[in-house]
Amino acid sequence: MQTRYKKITVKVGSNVLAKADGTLNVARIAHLVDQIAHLQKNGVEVVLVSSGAVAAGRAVMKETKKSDAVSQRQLWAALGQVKLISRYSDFFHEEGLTCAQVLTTKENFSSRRHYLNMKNCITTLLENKVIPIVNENDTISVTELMFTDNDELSGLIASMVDSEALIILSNIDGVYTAHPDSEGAELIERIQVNDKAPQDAISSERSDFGRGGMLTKFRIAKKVAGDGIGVHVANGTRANILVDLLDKSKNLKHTFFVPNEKPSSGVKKWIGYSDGFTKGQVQINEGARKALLSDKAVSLLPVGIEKVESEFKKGDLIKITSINGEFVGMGKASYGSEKIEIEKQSDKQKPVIHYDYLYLEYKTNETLI
Ligand SMILES: Nc1ncnc2c1ncn2[C@@H]1O[C@H](COP(=O)(O)OP(=O)(O)O)[C@@H](O)[C@H]1O
Ligand SMILES: N[C@@H](CCC(=O)OP(=O)(O)O)C(=O)O
Repeated sequence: MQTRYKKITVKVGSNVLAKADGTLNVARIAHLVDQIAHLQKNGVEVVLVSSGAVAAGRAVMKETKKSDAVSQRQLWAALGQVKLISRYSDFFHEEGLTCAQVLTTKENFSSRRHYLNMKNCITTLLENKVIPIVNENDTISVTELMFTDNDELSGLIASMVDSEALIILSNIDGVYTAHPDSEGAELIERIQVNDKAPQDAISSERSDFGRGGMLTKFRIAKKVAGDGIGVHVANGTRANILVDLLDKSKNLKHTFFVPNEKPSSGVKKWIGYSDGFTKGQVQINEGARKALLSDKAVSLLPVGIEKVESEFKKGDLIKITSINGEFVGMGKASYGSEKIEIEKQSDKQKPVIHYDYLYLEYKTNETLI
């Protein structure tokens, strides 16, 4: 079999792994493992991001002592993660393969050092032909600093390990022009990074066990494709989906987010996924916004700064917004906010954020024409 890629990240949603009654769909896990084993034997490295812990835990203990939603989720995640990983481990073992568990939290991505530690761990596993199975550590990840969902986590992992593609498996064939249940809804087969978003068409509704819904898949997929990694959103409940997607001779119906030709550097990628960890904020004027979003490599100069919304020090990650308050991007400050006015007077202004440390968000809040 001629495969499209040699290194992929695969994200499997709760809805693919859980049956209607919430119990784990063991047959589906077995089939997924079969396919990953087949791909590995054909020289494809796979990093798996698997949801399903909460769903599995709910099946282990349906009736719990009265507790708040957070405690209940912790209980189910702790119970379910063991169940989930032991199923994977047994099935991989039957294929003569070894898998390993990597649990993480959003906070682990807050410093470059932690980020590189995690990258090193996953790389080492891959070098040893071990299949990493990543999930959010739901037992301690209970604050507002959680990942929106595992779609966000999978985008981060795909980018971190330099995957050629991210494959998001859900319970639907891909992204539709309207809610898939509504009349006339059509599957969108290709989405370009600069395409206007069918945001209004994607309802924020989630399927029974999902957390983020299609809207986060869409947002994350565009971001990852913007970093030069192609994203496939496909139906994980369909037989042989992974193998068929990877098979060059087949043309399976699904949604493909076409990757940007110029991939971002490692530092830029890390900055791009660091929202939630910014320490300062600046508002830029319209001229600066246009310059930054043009095709050229432009650094943010002090002259473009309209207002310092919240102060920062040299090296802090700062958020950039437009005059209208729209999010433009993020970057690492070359100097503290107190120097901006002094720099503005200089003939040779030093950039507040150098282009190499600047991440710009593609516009995603427009409606499909
Ligand atoms: N325009 C759309 N295209 C595709 N799916 C959509 C759209 N709008 C809403 N959805 C819903 O998003 C769901 C998938 O997201 P989610 O529940 O988070 O699944 P997962 O558990 O796989 O992450 C689908 O079952 C579908 O009902
Ligand atoms: N970490 C959670 C998954 C939460 C989540 O993001 O679910 P989904 O939207 O189905 O990918 C679990 O293992 O149950």
